[in-house]
Amino acid sequence: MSVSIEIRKLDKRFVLRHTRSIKEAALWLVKGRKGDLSRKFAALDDVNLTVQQGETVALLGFNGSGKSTLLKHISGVMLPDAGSVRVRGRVAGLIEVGAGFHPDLSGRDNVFLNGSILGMTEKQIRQQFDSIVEFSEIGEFIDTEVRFYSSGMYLRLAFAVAVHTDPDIFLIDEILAVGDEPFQKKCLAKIRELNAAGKTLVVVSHDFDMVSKVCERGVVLEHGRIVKDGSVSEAITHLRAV
Ligand SMILES: Nc1ncnc2c1ncn2[C@@H]1O[C@H](COP(=O)(O)OP(=O)(O)OP(=O)(O)O)[C@@H](O)[C@H]1O
Repeated sequence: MSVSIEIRKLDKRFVLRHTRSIKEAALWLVKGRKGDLSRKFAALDDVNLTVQQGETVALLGFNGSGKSTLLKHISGVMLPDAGSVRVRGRVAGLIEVGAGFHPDLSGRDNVFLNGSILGMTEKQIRQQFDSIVEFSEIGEFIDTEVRFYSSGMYLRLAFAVAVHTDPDIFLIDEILAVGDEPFQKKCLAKIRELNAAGKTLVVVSHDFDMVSKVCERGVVLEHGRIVKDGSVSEAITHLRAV
């Protein structure tokens, strides 16, 4: 088995307070601009995580614990302040519905836009186009501008494109929740299929039932630190006991 994701000593800090009074700013200037005016906090604090190829990992934790931030570092849309994130192979998935979509373009054009952002060539997208549209069940709305899509329709098209990119690592953040039940079932079946084909899966969710069905390993975050790493049932028990 080979390593799929390797995260070492990952730190990410965000600004806690963006605004300050004129008095504070003046004092800061008078004192020779010493110190940092904007207070920061650690969204991720010394995170170490190794995921083997083919593993199914649930990132769990309460609101604001750093799950989505960690997922964004794995996808590469966010860069660490310190430490390293290494991934092997192509990463795709659903992190934010609508990301990589242009509202003024049709669903059809967005398939090409999103597919190319995810690393597909125009030829590959053309070859997969019918299958993408069929999976999304968008039907005749494929030529409608996506700003008129419902959130579920966005999800359908985004998920359909993502699974057709032949990813090695598939990331999913909560958003499956906006899909209706039949589509969620279809997505879960597709996710299992990807995993059976040896793909790595990382899921962020508060839906314990769903993650128990798809993931074997559970990693619990608390204030940006990993506090539990074990089987998904151990991780859920840990969270329920808090
Ligand atoms: N771009 C950003 N700028 C500033 N703060 C941010 C940014 N992104 C996230 N944060 C903060 O980092 C912390 C962790 O956020 P994150 O979205 O990773 O949490 P989460 O565990 O996914 O939460 P939830 O379960 O509510 O989705 C939160 O306090 C959040 O406000």
